Amino acid sequence: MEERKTYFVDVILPVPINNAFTYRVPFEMNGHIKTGVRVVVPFGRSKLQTGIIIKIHEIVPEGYQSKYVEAVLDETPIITGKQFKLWNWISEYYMSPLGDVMNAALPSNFKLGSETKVLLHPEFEMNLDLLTDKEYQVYEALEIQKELDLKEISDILGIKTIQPVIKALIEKRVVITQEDLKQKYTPKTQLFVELSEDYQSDEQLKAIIEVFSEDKRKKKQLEVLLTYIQLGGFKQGVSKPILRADMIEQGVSASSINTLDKDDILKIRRIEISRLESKEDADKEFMELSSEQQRALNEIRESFTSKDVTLLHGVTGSGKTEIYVELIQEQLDQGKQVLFLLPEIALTTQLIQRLQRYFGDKVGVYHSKFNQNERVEIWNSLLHNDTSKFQIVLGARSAVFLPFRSLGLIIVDEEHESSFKQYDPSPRYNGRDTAIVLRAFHEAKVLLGSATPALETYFNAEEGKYGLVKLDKRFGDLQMPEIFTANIKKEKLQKTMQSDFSGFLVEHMKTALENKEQIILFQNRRGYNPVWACEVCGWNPHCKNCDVSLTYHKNSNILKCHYCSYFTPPVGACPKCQSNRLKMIGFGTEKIEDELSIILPGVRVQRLDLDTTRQKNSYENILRDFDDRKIDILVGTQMVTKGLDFDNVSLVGILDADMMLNRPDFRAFERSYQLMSQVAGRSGRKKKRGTVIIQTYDPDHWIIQHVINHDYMGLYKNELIERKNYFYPPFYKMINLTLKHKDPNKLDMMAADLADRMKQVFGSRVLGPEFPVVKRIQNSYLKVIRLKVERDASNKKVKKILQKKIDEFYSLAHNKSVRLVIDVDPI
Ligand SMILES: Nc1ncnc2c1ncn2[C@@H]1O[C@H](COP(=O)(O)OP(=O)(O)OP(=O)(O)O)[C@@H](O)[C@H]1O
Ligand SMILES: [Zn+2]
Repeated sequence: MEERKTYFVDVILPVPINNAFTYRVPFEMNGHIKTGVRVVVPFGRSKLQTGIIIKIHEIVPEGYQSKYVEAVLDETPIITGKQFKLWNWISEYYMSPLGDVMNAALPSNFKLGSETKVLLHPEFEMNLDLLTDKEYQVYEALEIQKELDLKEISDILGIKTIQPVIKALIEKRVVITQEDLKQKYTPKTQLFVELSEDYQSDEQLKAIIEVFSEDKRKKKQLEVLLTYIQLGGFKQGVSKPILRADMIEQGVSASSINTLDKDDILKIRRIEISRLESKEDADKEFMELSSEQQRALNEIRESFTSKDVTLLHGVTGSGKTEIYVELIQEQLDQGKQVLFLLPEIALTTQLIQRLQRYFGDKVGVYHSKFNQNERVEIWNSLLHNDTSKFQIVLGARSAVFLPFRSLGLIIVDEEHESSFKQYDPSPRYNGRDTAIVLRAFHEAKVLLGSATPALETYFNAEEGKYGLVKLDKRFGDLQMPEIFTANIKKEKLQKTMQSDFSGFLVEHMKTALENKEQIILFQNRRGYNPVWACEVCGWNPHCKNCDVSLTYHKNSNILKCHYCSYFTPPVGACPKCQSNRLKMIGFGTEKIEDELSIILPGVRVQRLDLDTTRQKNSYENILRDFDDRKIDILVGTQMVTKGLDFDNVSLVGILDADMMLNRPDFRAFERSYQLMSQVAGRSGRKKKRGTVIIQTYDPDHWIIQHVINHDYMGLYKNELIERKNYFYPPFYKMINLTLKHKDPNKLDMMAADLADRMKQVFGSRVLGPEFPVVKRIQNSYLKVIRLKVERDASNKKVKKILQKKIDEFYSLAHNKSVRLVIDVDPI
């Protein structure tokens, strides 16, 4: 940048506003500004904010005096052009402010805000000799002042680019940000010593030892090196990190280790203990593919020559993972990166282990809930194109935000899972769909994998938009599990029920336990909305306009449809069997656990749900115990349905199929099919054919019949007709607008106003406003307006018009107090 020119920069700030903000660049900063670097700028009343420069220009803003950039935080950009393109797409497509997208995208350590305060690290143990002058200055100031914000540090140092200094101080563990200090989980790390790269060969090591041996002043350093080798730090040409504490125990001094670190002979590094443990044996050979797997692999390769996205529809236990492994290896051989997306990382420990066994250190795990350090490490190594590490990133949806340089393949496993969608906070993006957009920026390929594909995905495959490859058989020619129903209605009449368990299921459980086999019981807890149903025949009231069941609203004592606002008072007697035993149904995993201990005394039961897995690693521990057969019966929510692979499970029980089927949601049938098939798929994966028992009032329900027959295509074809008839995806795209306000009367008026404006342009495509299932959250009332647009309509146009209507609505002063949540492609 030219010295005396006046530049302006457009900056995105972490605030929910759609536009970037323009700031003036002081002359002395001209040399430092670049797109993609962070800057500190004034925002609002005497407040500072950190944002990212997205544009540099010389256009003087009109109508207001622009403020000056206060400080530049980075020397080099922290995001790439491709990332920024993705941010823009998400912002536009999901109608979400760019600032929100930025917030979701950056690992929290990057979000050094203006309010960020830096403190001395409580475990500070570094030798001060290792600090540069600038770093030392900050350290000194903190000794006196306890905490500093970014502006203060900038003032102390008399420079504007303070980020490198702070970054180095954080890495050296001299300082810590207040946020990090507050964060409950700090990974357990320790200082390790390792040979620096230049000395990682026999010759170089020998040479330096010779040099040291001849120089008396180097006696101590020589001692350190020999101790390091003695402790196994260098074997057969491979260097290994050795605990610094172990070396000191052997009698070498910390300061001589520091000297070698300074001379770049040894390096002191902080390493997370758990990571070292898990990544040891990365030399396992791939399994030999069966001929079916080989055929599928060939077909996927073939498909990728003409299609960018391919669906691998492979039944549960068909061995999809081994096919992924082959495809990943192909990418590594070409020096390309692979992104492996999973619905929920915490739930997929088994897969992490499988991939790390094959690919070791090349696999990085990226997830917002744990491993903050590894997150930043992965980000940086991708950003700086360091191909020696993390060529494979295993992540939940937020991994789409990483700075990939040469992505070759994205695998989206269990692509049908609703947890790929983020609901709160904005951006409400779907990780699978975003991955497909990301693909285009890299000219990569996407493989979607599932035993029960989302209807939308299968539709795309059928239409030829995606390639389609099938695996119809389980690996090892095992048969698909045999599925039975237990008729609760009948058993209740015959009085063979034992509280929530059918006699049929209890018998099978006993047999399995006698055979020393294990059992998984599944109870869907998401159906906490009370469903009114007949205890005798299982009848439940349905909407007369829509194909959904009505939900009971206790407060107003009505039964209501959540799609068309139809409602009716609860009936006194069941219209089907005339009984008057109508009640709300629902039972949870906890109750089941208690009951099991009475029905099957002595049995070892473990619950796997949100309550039992709150603690870090508890999920892993439970699964390990189950694998080690320390648990006989695993009772769980959706968590037990996903991707688990145990070889001794012979029986799966689905305790309440009706609750899933009766959810007031147009996806209820699709989801029920997916959940039941997935959990059924956990049975009999290795040795012999498994058994599944579905407890239900309605064994003839067509969804249950399709599950029994493993008939995905039947489900797909039938459900597609319903979707078409009732204007749902994949034929229509949906956008939900939820308005929130403390005052229900005002909310009514405002919601009606916005809906009317929308109806002016979209006509009958606008439904509502109506109350959602939960109509008051945190003292705010909610109302929903739904927009359904034909699938071939232009996304951009629709959103532009919608945004215009929203802007019009908000331009009126009396509407400003209402909050609006926009959910594009709701799930
Ligand atoms: N080529 C192979 N050689 C030996 N074992 C295999 C092979 N392929 C798969 N398996 C084994 O078969 C079992 C099922 O494979 P995998 O877990 O990959 O199935 P999947 O298709 O991912 O199923 P799901 O959709 O249910 O998760 C695993 O225990 C796996 O180790
Ligand atoms: Zn209805």
